[in-house]
Amino acid sequence: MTEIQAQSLPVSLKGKDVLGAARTGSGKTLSFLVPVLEILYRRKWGAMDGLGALVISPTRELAIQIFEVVRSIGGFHTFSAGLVIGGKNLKDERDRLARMNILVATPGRLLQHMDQTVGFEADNLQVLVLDEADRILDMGFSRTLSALLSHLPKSRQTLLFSATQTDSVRDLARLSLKKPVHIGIQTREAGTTTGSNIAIPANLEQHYLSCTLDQKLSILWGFIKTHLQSKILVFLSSCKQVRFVFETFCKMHPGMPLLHLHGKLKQTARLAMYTKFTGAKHAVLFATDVAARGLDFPAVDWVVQVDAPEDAETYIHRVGRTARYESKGNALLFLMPSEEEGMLAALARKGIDVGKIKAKMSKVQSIENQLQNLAFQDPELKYLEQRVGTETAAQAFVSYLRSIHLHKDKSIFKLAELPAERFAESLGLPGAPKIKFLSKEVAKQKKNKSRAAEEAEAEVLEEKAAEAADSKDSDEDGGDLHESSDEEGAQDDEETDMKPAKSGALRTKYDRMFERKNQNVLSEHYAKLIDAGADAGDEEDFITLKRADHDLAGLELHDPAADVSKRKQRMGRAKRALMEGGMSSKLVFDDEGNAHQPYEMEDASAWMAEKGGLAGVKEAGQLFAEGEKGKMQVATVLDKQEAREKKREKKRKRKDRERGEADDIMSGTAVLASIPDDDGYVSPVFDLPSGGESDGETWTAPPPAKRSKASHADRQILFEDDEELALRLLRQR
Ligand SMILES: Nc1ncnc2c1ncn2[C@@H]1O[C@H](COP(=O)(O)OP(=O)(O)OP(=O)(O)O)[C@@H](O)[C@H]1O
Repeated sequence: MTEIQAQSLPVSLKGKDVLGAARTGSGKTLSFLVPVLEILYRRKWGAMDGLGALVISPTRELAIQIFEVVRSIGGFHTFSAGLVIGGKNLKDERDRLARMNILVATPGRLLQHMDQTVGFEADNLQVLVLDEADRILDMGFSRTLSALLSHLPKSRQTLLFSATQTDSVRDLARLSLKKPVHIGIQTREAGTTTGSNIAIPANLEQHYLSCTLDQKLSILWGFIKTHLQSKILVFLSSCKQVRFVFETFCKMHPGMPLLHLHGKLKQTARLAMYTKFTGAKHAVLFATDVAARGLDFPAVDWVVQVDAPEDAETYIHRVGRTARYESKGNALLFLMPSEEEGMLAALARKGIDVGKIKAKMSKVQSIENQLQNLAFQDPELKYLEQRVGTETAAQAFVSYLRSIHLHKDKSIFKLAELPAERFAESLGLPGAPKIKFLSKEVAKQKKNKSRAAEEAEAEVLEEKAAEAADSKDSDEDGGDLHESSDEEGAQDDEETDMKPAKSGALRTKYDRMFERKNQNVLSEHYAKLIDAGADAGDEEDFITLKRADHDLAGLELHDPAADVSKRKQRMGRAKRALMEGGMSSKLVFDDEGNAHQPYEMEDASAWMAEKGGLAGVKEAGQLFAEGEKGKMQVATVLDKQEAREKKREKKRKRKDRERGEADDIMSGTAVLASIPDDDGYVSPVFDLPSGGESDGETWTAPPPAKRSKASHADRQILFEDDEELALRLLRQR
């Protein structure tokens, strides 16, 4: 028996609530499944007693895995057990739910049944298990979980298990457990910190290597080629990254089976990958964090984190896929120079010490050219076009940067410091796609830097002036000053040196990409990237070409007017007409040829007489002033309209972008935005064909709040009012 089992079983079998934490692979599953079966057995639970135990798991794979353990250890019991994981036919599940004694479920689908399925009652529930509770919360299920808890009887026993303890888990424990016994956790009240080194398996060897972003894929390739007799799990930060690396490495034939697992795979494919990797002796599985928690792949030799984990908890879960139970394992973390200090400090705070190793660069062979060659083999179909099942380097590029942009800990993940151009080249791209958030970040950094530099310079100048006064030690400060400016100068030189060298160097296929037969493909593709038109999807909207100055044959010039909405164009025309009408276009020239307003050239007394004396002039002045006031009002109204329009457009774009980002985050984890219901998977208990019901785990954008509809209508009315007013004022003129 493992430690957590030995400590928790006596407590849970007595019917007490348990808050359990133990390192990954230490046997937590049995720590809660044994009491589930034992308690129901002792209470003589029968077919007619309904739901007796409920196990909630964050992901479908984990739920299936737990269900398999229930089947294998519960074979001699007569309980009926079922699996409710979404992506299946709701109606078929409904028919069988009422007869289940034990259910293993993911939260969303379960709540759907609790809300909608007649006859599905949990009033009699004896034991509730929350496995990987922190992950359930991380995935945004906290509201679902609260709703679920409200459906369950208070008299139940609750067992909550996780490999890491976070504040949100403690909050959940406060909400869902009654006087829990803490197993494997020191409480804060006892004056000690929680979640320390306990989570790391003792048999795990941990290493990290420092490398630049553009070296990552070459090092990974080298690592795989030198570990062909191993079982390797590779973590990347997004589905698109996983797909891109998987697809390109497959084409490069490393000499061992390659697999991939991420949230955008169909359920059948996910399950197939999971099963294949479980059974494989030697294989590489490229995965997102969907594979980070709970999954019990046997005999994984290496966990390689090519993209750094978001935080120390994720690190613990990822490396926990190896060195499980009593087996040994190795973990390798790639850290970029900008991440090194922050990530090592974050790990150290959890008591995790990772040793530095160096990649044998002699064995690392750059795969940049191979990636570029792949781009050339069939760029139109395989590389540049976005087709289902094919990932482009540009998408991988954008999604990686986006993941860095979204990571919370900015002391570790510094977007502006990433070598975007080099990274793009390393993926085989002909230059970095321009990404709006990246440009903004860089601009922000530059601004901060230049402000800091200005301040520093001012400080130094002040000091220098003071020092010049007493002419002491000026060399030292001056030296520093020179040193830093020299450095900058050196950098500049390097940059300017590089450019001619580059253009003068032998041209590769990559360089010729812009000049030869693929020009049309490229120009079309890049024109698409530039043209973030109304029809473009999130991704296109997101990417614009930075190097738009390439002289590409066939690249039609983009008409900026096409980007302007008809309403805006109309407004612009009206404003122009107004301005033209408002400004006197008649000028009178004097003898020297200088232009003058007509009134400047008139004889003042004659003009006064013409207007009927002083009173007439005053009246004319008033009329003129009123006319100008009217014009100003019209201009103000139009300006306001334009500003409002701009604001709305900006908001719409932001929302589109956020929706795109949310999709990617969700698909980076186990929350599936795109898994269709019909995936053909047959549940061990439920025979679940496809159905149109919404998937409990499917993330959908929340419907727009009623208030926003109303405010939109209000804004519409305001807008129409403004237009009406503008027209009226124009007519008055
Ligand atoms: N008492 C035991 N004797 C032998 N093997 C065990 C025992 N308990 C668990 N195991 C095995 O150890 C492995 C890890 O167990 P389990 O998946 O429950 O770990 P875990 O603590 O839930 O890990 P994670 O935190 O990653 O979810 C499994 O393959 C399981 O079969």
